Amino acid sequence: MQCYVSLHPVDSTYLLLTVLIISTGSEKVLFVHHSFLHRRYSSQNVNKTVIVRIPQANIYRFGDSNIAAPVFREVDWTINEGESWAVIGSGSNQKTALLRTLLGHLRISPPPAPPEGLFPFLSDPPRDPHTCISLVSFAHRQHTSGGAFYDYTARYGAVRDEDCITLRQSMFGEYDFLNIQPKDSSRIKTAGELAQEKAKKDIFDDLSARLGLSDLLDLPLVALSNGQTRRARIIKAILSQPELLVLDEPLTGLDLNNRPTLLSVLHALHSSQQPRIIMGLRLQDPLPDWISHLALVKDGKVITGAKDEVLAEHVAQTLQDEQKRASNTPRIIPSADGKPVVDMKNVNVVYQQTRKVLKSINWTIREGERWHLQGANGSGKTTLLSLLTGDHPQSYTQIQPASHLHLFSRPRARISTPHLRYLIGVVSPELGNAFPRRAGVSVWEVVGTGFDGTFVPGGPNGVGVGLEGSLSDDVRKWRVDRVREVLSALGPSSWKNGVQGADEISTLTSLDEEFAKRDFADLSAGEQSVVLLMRALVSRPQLVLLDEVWSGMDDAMVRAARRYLREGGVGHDQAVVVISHWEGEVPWGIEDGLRRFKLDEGVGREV
Ligand SMILES: Nc1ncnc2c1ncn2[C@@H]1O[C@H](COP(=O)(O)OP(=O)(O)OP(=O)(O)O)[C@@H](O)[C@H]1O
Repeated sequence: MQCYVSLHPVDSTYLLLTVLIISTGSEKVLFVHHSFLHRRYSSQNVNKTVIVRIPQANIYRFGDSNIAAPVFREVDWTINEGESWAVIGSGSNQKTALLRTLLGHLRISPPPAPPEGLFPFLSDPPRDPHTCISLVSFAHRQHTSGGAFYDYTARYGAVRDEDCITLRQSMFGEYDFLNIQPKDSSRIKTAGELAQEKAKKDIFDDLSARLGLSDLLDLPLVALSNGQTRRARIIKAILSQPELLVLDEPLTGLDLNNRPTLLSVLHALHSSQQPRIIMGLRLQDPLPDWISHLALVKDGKVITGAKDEVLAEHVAQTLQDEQKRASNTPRIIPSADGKPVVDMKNVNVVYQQTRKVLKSINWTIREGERWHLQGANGSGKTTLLSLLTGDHPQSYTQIQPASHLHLFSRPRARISTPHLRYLIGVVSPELGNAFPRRAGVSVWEVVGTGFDGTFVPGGPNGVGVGLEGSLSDDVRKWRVDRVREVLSALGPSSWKNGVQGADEISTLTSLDEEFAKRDFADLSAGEQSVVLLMRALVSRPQLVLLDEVWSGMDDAMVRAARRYLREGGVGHDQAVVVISHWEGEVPWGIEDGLRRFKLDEGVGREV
């Protein structure tokens, strides 16, 4: 018996052909079977099948009774087959909460009535939502894997055995799909299993080519950049073949070129219901043309309807409110002759002797300057940042005199890593994910770790012990005052009651006092991001690196933080580098003296 299986893309679905040849003596019998890899709905079904139904219900956190304040009030939301929905909101936390309701993470009261339940389309034949609905979230993570700090800089050095798993291996857990061999070689796979694997592999090849990952399949997973990892996570979710895929902020961290490609892939998948897709987007994200309906999350309410209606009636008003509240603030006049904080000459980073990730970078950053570091996913921004922080082993190996990396006017090798952590304030997705969330560590203590750039609180008053291991009374008092200043400028009273500027810093309000005592681990993702920003700024470091700084923050937090940064939160003697794919996210503009450094496949220049 011989079996041949092949897969053909047809429109945006896949046709699976199975050919079975059975030889009986001199005769050969041929069986041909074709099927679509996923079920396709006939056009008659469109608009009749209900995908999601929440009828007039309140939504609560688990553990809260019905007399508690609901997270959302009187939600009436129906998604029909054929519609394309995005959930948008000014507060990232509320948008994420609504999406997580679809995964059963919040309680709907009264619950949608059986047998249809929350997902009527899964009721006939009955299917388990746990296996049919997937969520991939790119919104900021609130939890790490444990209470300890993990070393996110491992990717820059020699890759350890346990980190060696490649992108290709990570996609196909149990089996090696290249050779189509089961790990348990004593078991022979059935023709059906082989056909399914082949089909998955073809989808994988197709999607990784379309999303620009084909050349990276054999790289260790830890070597992938943020944007590359995000695209890989989406492919992995698609390979698990959910019926409904919920993507929270899929555009976050993607560069301008990758955004339309990803959106068109998602559109094709959604049109073929393989899987259906619901996206969570930030208010400032561009809405794809193919989105037909919106759920706008605003002040505990969910406003649903056709895209144009929701846009015309509600979003325009929300954006106008935002603009009204935006402040006109003084401009930075950078000093042209500030001392160099960073000086790079012909700096290179090369992996495996041939993979050149940074090529002859020349860049000088001076006191008082504001820079926007730009570049597509994988162009080398995070790698460049890791040279500035001294985390990259190749920060030591720039060969003099042809090349050098000077930090704070000294060769990098002549300045210790703890000293660099003391001199540089950093916010980055890597640091945000890795920062320990230990029970019992307060907001105050986390902010206090910023003085010495450590990850574990220490010292009297929780403000560290300095490089020498002890602090004079004056320095400790200055540190305590600084923690109070940043708490006052960026604490909850600045986002809840209106924004305070750096010059209004005085005593802490009771709201900020309470906030300072809270466990960092118990804060929302947005609150944690604000606290990590306070940590980066508290010591008034000479160099501030802000990589995806607004991640997870809601609009009020972003407004408070932007204003603080512009109005004295960083001074004329401090240099700032902002990394963002969105020009509008940089707190300063060209008119403020902002300069731009752009990386293009490892080559850098001022633009
Ligand atoms: N250890 C490594 N071995 C081989 N290649 C690596 C290694 N570490 C990083 N790279 C590659 O270096 C390139 C630059 O990665 P980097 O994280 O600096 O990009 P990025 O500009 O920050 O991207 P993003 O916008 O997606 O965050 C990527 O193509 C990545 O795959």
